[in-house]
Amino acid sequence: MDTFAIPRSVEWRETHITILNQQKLPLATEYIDLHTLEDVYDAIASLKVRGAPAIGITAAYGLALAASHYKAETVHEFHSRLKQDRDYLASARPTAVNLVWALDRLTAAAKDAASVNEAKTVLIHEAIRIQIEDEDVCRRIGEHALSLFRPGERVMTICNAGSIATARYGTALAPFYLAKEKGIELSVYALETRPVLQGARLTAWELMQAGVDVTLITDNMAAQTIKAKGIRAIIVGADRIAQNGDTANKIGTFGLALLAKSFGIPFYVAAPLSTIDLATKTGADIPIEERHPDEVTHLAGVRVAPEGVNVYNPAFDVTPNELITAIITEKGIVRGSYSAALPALFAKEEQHETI
Ligand SMILES: CSC[C@@H](O)[C@@H](O)C(=O)COP(=O)(O)O
Repeated sequence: MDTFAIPRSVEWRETHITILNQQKLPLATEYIDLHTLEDVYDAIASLKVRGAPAIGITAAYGLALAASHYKAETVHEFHSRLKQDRDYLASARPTAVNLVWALDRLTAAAKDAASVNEAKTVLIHEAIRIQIEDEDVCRRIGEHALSLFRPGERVMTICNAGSIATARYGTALAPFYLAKEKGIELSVYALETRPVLQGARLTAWELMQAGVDVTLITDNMAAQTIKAKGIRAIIVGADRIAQNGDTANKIGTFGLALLAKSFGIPFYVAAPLSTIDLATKTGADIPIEERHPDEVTHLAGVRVAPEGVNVYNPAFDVTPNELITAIITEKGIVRGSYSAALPALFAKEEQHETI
């Protein structure tokens, strides 16, 4: 089956970057060309491209593209300009660690370049490598995650941790694409994910494109749906996983983890190693992005709340590690004891057994 009727979220075009405009989905499949660092910053900050791995890939291409135009005469001059641009792009969104992970991977790759031209080439190659690797990583996450589900099960998810949030396949949605490829029936219950509706607009759309059975609910229907529809598990993506396993993901994830505990069903986080930030020790250290009040007071551009109302609009929440049944990575499935097990993953070859 060709699962990937689903368009790619990001494409490198040598002179520019083309992204799928995720703000416009599902009503329009629109592509935008990004030519400058400011274009890339704006695309990330305004959620035209979103999802932790896709943000990282776009930023990497953005930095490589900007650097390709530097007129620097010395490698030293090149690197000081690169650092400025790296810092600018890194500030586009604070929570998803894949953004700084990708930018830092690029700057590290170019560090020892002997000439300005060599540094420019290295940056482009490294950005391409990040995208290629992410596709493979997501597929491996999907294989591991699929081993946790039985045919016919109903699984709940929030936000969009799907193909368009990554290079391909997604993280939390990857097992559903692989199940489809293997002829295994799984049903997905997708929360709409207020305020900006990544679940309704993106997850429902991309799963339907691939022929995966998906049912859309509003966020406040989760408990009733788990009970009435016999949901067997919840699986979500991540924007940053601290060393102790505390996980930042789309606002509403923490509530789902509490529901999972209350109903006695597993709560899984699916994410690549690039989302695990060992420098962040616990969830308390994860910066939580707060976005514009208009996202809450308006729905699809239409005001739904009184002018002047106070608004709190955190884009993410942190699920404490004790509520997470397992973290599914490309190197295998980790259950509990995250403080020791997550650092160990970085040293390990890919494994197929649960640790
Ligand atoms: C594979 S994407 C993982 C996460 O980035 C995803 O679950 C999420 O929370 C995205 O938030 P968004 O604000 O849409 O970028």
